[in-house]
Amino acid sequence: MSLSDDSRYLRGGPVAQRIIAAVREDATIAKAEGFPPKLISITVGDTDAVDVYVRNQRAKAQLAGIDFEERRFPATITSGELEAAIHGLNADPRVTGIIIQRPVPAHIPIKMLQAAVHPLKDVEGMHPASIGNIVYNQLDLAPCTAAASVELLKETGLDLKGLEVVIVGHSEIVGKPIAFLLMSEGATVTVCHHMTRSVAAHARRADALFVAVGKPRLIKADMVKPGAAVIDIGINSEVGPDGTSRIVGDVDTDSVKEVASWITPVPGGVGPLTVAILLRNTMVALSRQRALYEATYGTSDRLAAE
Ligand SMILES: NC(=O)C1=CN([C@@H]2O[C@H](COP(=O)(O)OP(=O)(O)OC[C@H]3O[C@@H](n4cnc5c(N)ncnc54)[C@H](OP(=O)(O)O)[C@@H]3O)[C@@H](O)[C@H]2O)C=CC1
Ligand SMILES: Nc1nc(=O)c2c([nH]1)NC[C@@H]1CN(c3ccc(C(=O)N[C@@H](CCC(=O)O)C(=O)O)cc3)C=[N+]21
Repeated sequence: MSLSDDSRYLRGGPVAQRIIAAVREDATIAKAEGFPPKLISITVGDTDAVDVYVRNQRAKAQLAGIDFEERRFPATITSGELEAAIHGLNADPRVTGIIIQRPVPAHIPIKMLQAAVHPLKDVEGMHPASIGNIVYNQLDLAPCTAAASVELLKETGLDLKGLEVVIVGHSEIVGKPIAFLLMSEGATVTVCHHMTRSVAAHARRADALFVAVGKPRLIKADMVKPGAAVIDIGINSEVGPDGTSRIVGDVDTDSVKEVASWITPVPGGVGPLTVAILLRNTMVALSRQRALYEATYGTSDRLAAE
C-alpha cells in the first residue's frame, strides 16, 4: 500500500493546516487593530532537531501572518547574558511570544531561563508557574508537542477514558506534560524512562504508545500490542544510504506499522502539528495581553486609541 492511501498513518498536516488558517484570520484582525503578533525564537548552540523546528516555525509563521525572528546565541554564552536578553524581550511591547529552544548547553539552568520569560509571553506554557496549570486541567496554553501528540491520538476516535497509555520518555517539555494531559482525559497512564526495568514489557500493554526519547528505531514491532496507536515524537537526523540527511523518529515505522492500527509518520506526523499549535499559542498569548491592555486603557483597539 502506498503511504498516501494507508489509513494507518495519522498525519499532522491536515489538522495543522486548519489551525494555521484560523490563526491567519485572527492575526489579520489583530494587525488591523494595532496588535501585530510577533514570535521570537531563542536558540543556544546547535542541535539538528532545533534547526528543523525553527525552519518550519519561520515558514509557517509567514503563512499565518505572524512576524518571526530568530535570535541565535553561541553555546559559550553565560546564563546572565541570556537572562538579560530575555528581559529585553519581555519589556519590548512589539514582542508577543518567546520560545526557548531546547536543549540548552548543560551550564545553563533551563528552569531559570524559562522563569525569566514573562508568563504573558510564555507561548509554550513552560514558565514554572504556567506548567502548573495543566495539573489544574487548564489546558488552553499547553506545551505544543504534548498538545499535538494528544490531538493526534484523538484523531483515531479511540475513547481516552480508561485507555491504557504508555509514554516512553519523561522530559519536562514532552513526556511529563503528555502524562498530565492524558490523565485529565481519563486515561490510565504509565511513564517509562531510562531507569525503567523493561520498557518493552510496559510498551506491549499499551493501547496507545507515545515515544519521545531521541533514539532511532528504539521501538520495534515486538514491543507493540497488535491494534495499538503509536505516536512517534522523535526527531532524529540520519544520513541515509545515499549520503543525504533525512529525519526519522524513535519508532521502527516499517515493521511497527504491520502490527499497529495507527502510527504517526516521521516526517509528517506530530512535527507539523507542533508548529501549528505554537502559532495558535502565540495568538492565545496575544489575546491575554490585549485583555490586560483593555483593562488598563479601556479599549483593545490600539490604533483607534491613538
Ligand atoms: N516532534 C516534535 O514536535 C518534537 C520532537 N522532539 C523530539 O523528541 C525526542 C525527545 O525529546 P525531549 O523529550 O526533548 O528529549 P530529552 O532528551 O529531554 O528526553 C529524553 C527522555 O528519554 C528518556 N530515555 C533515554 N533513553 C531511554 C531509553 N533507552 N528507554 C526509555 N527512555 C529513555 C530519558 O530518560 P532520563 O531522563 O531518565 O534519562 C528522557 O526522559 C527528540 O528526538 C526530540 O528531537 C522533541 C520535542 C518536540
Ligand atoms: N522548547 C522547545 N520546544 C519544542 O517543541 C522543541 C524544542 N524546544 N527543541 C527541538 C524539538 C524538536 N521539535 C520539532 C518540532 C517540529 C518539527 C517539524 O516541523 N517536523 C517536520 C519536519 C519536516 C521537515 O523535514 O522539514 C515533520 O516532522 O514533518 C521538528 C522538530 C520541537 N522541539
